[in-house]
Amino acid sequence: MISVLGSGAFGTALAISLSQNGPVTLWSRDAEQAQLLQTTRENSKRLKGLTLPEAITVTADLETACAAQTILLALPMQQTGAFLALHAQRLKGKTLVSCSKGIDLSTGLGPTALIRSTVPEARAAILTGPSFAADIGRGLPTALTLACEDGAEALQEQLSTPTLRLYRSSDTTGAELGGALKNVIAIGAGVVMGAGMGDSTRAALMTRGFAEMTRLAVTRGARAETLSGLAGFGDLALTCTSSQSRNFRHGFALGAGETIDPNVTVEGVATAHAVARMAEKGGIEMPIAVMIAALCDNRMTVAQATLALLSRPLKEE
Ligand SMILES: NC(=O)C1=CN([C@@H]2O[C@H](COP(=O)(O)OP(=O)(O)OC[C@H]3O[C@@H](n4cnc5c(N)ncnc54)[C@H](OP(=O)(O)O)[C@@H]3O)[C@@H](O)[C@H]2O)C=CC1
Ligand SMILES: O=C(CO)COP(=O)(O)O
Repeated sequence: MISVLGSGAFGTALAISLSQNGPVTLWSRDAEQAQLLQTTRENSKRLKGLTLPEAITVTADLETACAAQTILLALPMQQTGAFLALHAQRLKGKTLVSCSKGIDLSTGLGPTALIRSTVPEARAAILTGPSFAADIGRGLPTALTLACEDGAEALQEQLSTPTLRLYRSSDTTGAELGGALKNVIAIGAGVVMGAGMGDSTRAALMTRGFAEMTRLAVTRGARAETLSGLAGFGDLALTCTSSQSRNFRHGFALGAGETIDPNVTVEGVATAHAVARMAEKGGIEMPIAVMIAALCDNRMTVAQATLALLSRPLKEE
């Protein structure tokens, strides 16, 4: 038995995929929304056009959802810390698999580190990698990383489905930083395309952005190979090149000077700020991430950020 907490686009998509294996409970914080999903069998607010299979039960009752031993957390990153703290008692002893991509601004922790610090009696894992909710929900073939410090063979078996192939890892730091940092670079890729700078500029930004992702992650104890895998390079490639990505679209709007919809979940904005802080505090060179944080706050124009990056001292690759 598996539960998914959070009935947004990703939680709903994962519930659909996992229901190929057996019963799944999908929890929504909103009782009306839970009732609507349960009766219409569609999440028209977050994942329109896909049918919830019969194996999914939608509920707003957290106690029912927490009866499962394996619980997937599919909440926006900045809401996760408060949620875990509030429900720590109920969640202890469970395997908590975070599906979020970000860094908590108030603590500087990624999802598994946040779980370990807030619910130390739980087992923390992370599911991450290149996967748009709509693609997972439609059952398109997808490969992701499942990271858990104590090895994840049984969990890997439990969460793999006929269309979702999981690769296991014990490097939770690398997996969670890969997923968080690629969103920052995806905003940058969107800015480049929105401002009309073109494919060559985007390739340069992605490559140098990947170097920053790896540098920061390795400094924090991650393995460089994890960043080269699905959780890092794979997700970077997807998110920087697809207008399905909300982070890419956010950057595109910034670059094109278009209005931004504040109701869309764009994890890269808070993450860019968290990274800028870490870079400053730890003396880590993260020029692209720092520029993206400044662009998101309108502290800098695209032209200023571009000039600042191009005029940095020349160096070896
Ligand atoms: N969408 C995607 O393609 C992918 C998303 N992810 C990651 O998954 C995470 C969630 O994203 P996604 O599902 O897309 O986001 P959505 O914006 O689609 O949904 C967010 C969900 O979280 C709920 N929520 C927000 N705050 C709380 C809270 N305090 N307590 C309980 N529930 C809350 C919202 O409820 P309500 O509807 O009531 O507001 C909503 O159901 C993000 O970290 C994202 O990076 C990862 C891979 C792919
Ligand atoms: O993480 C994702 C794809 O792997 C989803 O990206 P966005 O949050 O930018 O839509």
